[in-house]
Amino acid sequence: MLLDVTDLEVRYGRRPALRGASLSVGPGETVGVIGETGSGKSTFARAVLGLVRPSAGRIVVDGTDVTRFRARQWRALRRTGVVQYVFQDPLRSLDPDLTVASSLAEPLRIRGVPAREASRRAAALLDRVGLAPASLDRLPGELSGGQRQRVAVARALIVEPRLVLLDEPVSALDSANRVRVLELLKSLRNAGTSLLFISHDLGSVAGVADRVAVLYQGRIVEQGPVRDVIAGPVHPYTRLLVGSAPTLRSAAAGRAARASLRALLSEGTTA
Ligand SMILES: Nc1ncnc2c1ncn2[C@@H]1O[C@H](COP(=O)(O)OP(=O)(O)OP(=O)(O)O)[C@@H](O)[C@H]1O
Repeated sequence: MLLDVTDLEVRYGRRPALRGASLSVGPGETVGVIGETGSGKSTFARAVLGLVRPSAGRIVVDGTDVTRFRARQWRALRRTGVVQYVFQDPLRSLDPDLTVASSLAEPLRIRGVPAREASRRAAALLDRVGLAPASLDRLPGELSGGQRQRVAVARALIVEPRLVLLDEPVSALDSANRVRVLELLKSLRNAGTSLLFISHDLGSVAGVADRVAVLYQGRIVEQGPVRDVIAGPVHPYTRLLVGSAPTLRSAAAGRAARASLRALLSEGTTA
């Protein structure tokens, strides 16, 4: 497992924000975490990144128990680049005074990669996230929100992490940019990168994730393959979520219908 979280509890003062949340992400898997505002999604992400300390439970990242890690150990783990993150607001992950080229090359330069090699890898990655080479010389402020978010994703990927944690990566984007970034996440998943995709929007997660976990009042109340959760939600909150997005059911049904049609068609061509 790349990430194995068991019975995680986090308190702010006396108030629990997470009350025993368990979730794992396997190699090459994309797991969505959905929940309403205040359900503990960001707290979950912060705990996995070592930014808040759990009061109980266990967090194992790529085989290492990090639950009681001290700041120095977290810094060492972050330097390995095994887990990278992308936040809702790409301006938080990008230095406004650095061009895209410098922003992408910086994590490699810090790890001792020579300048020419770092630039070459930055340019190659830009292509992978669907941005034109001309973007390399731009500052974040000269890009659209969607372009900026794709740069933030590229920056997270440049150190070849095993797990990328995305906290509401499309919530701040308009619908066209949202679709583009979701397509990018799908292509990462298809290329075998493990993703933990946190969102309040089941619709965004449904198209990308293999599995989905529903966080409600600090507990994961339901999890399973996306298709199963949408087709047969068990917890009342999940039912509410699915019920308020009727297009999801019909999209799932449409996909199933298309899949059986494709199966029939391929049988026809091989017969
Ligand atoms: N630094 C903090 N100090 C005190 N309470 C906090 C702090 N951060 C979050 N909380 C509380 O913990 C609970 C969970 O917050 P969290 O930000 O994890 O939820 P969320 O699901 O990410 O919400 P949103 O979708 O609005 O970002 C909320 O009740 C919130 O008010």
